[in-house]
This record gives sequence, structure tokens and C-alpha cells, in this order.
Amino acid sequence: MSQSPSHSGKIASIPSPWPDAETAAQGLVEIGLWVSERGWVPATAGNLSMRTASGAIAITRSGVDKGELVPADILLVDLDNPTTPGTSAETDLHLAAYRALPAVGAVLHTHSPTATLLSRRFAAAGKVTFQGYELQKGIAGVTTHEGALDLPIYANSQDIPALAVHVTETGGYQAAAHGFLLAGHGLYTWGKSLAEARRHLVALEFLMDCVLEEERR
Ligand SMILES: CSC[C@@H](O)[C@@H](O)C(=O)COP(=O)(O)O
Ligand SMILES: [Zn+2]
Repeated sequence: MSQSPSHSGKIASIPSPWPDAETAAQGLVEIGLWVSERGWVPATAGNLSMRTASGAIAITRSGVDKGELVPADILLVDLDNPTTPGTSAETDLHLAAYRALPAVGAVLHTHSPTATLLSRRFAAAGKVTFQGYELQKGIAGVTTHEGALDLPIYANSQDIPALAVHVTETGGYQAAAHGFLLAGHGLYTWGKSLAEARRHLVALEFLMDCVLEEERR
């Protein structure tokens, strides 16, 4: 529970929009199985996180199969002092999202074949554009299929801290698509809740499937 002054000057208790650590861990275990069943996190690929009521970020341990997560594989990281050992190798890309977007409650990173292939195909352009697809409206804030919805593509890097700074400084976390691709690597997407992040993941995967299929024709 967070607290803030009420109009009367007293401290009023208002419910935190974020789950406690235990609930977040359970949610991440479940979404790990869900993305694994869809073939979007092969081998030990992908990482998953949620903001918790204490302000700490719950994130997957590095190097585990996301379809076989148990609650002990979900570690808590302090957003301002992220020193927890063993967390995802891509923790910085998650933390940068939470710092840039105070309303975001969940970040999902996946490695579907479609995201991998499409990000390579359009890497030189630096983005893939969706236009004319009704499912663009699966993304928060999008109200029509008629607009152009850009999904940024960044060059992949093994220097994740530097990449996180680069994505932040170039406005990647403000993308209207609520996500970005890393070329030859995969997709990052987020939402105000785990449910919204999952909806964005499904919508973006659908839209990427459509574009990849059109490229094949
Ligand atoms: C299986 S290779 C994929 C990794 O290099 C990485 O990109 C990834 O998504 C998973 O890293 P992790 O440290 O397990 O969170
Ligand atoms: Zn990855």
C-alpha cells in the first residue's frame, strides 16, 4: 500500500496498482509457460518482469527455460540499486522501461521465429510499419487501422547496459507500438499490467506474422 496526503492534510492510504512479490512471481511463472507453449521462447530465450507493490522489479533468473519456471526463479531487483545476482542478462533493458514509463507494470521479451526473421529483414530501415490492419487496435491508444504504426528495430548488441541507454535516449520506450525489436534477436513489449503486456505481445506477433507472410508473396 502506498500513502499520499489527502486534501484534509491527513495521510490517506490508497491501494497500490502493483501486485505483491508473490503474486507477481506466480503471474510470471504462468506467462512463461504460456509464451513457451507458443514457441516464442525457445531453449532458454526470453525474459519476463513485473513491477511489484514495494517498487522492486520481479524478473526471471538468467538461463532458465521459461516454460519450466518455478517461483524461486523469480528474483527481486531494486530499480535504483539493481545489485541482485543471477537475474536475466537483459535486466537493464527491463529496468530502463520501468524508469522511462512509470505507468508500466510488466515487460515481456520473446524470441519468436517471426520476430527474429522480420527484425533481420527490416533492420536497415530501422523499423517495420503496420498499416491497414484492424489488429493495430490491439495496441493501447490505437483507435483505427488507418494510421501507420511503427515498431522500431535496434541493432542487436551484447552490451546490454549500453543498449538500454541507447533505447532510452532514442525514445524507444515511447514507441506508439509499445515495443521494439532487436535485429536477429527478438521483441520487447510492455503494458500497464501483465494482461495488457500479453495483449500487446499477441497483437504485435499477429501483425509481424502478417507482414512476414506478405513479404514472402
Ligand atoms: C538462449 S540465448 C538468449 C539469451 O542470450 C538472451 O537473449 C535471452 O533472451 C535470455 O537471457 P536470460 O539471461 O536467460 O534472461
Ligand atoms: Zn533475448
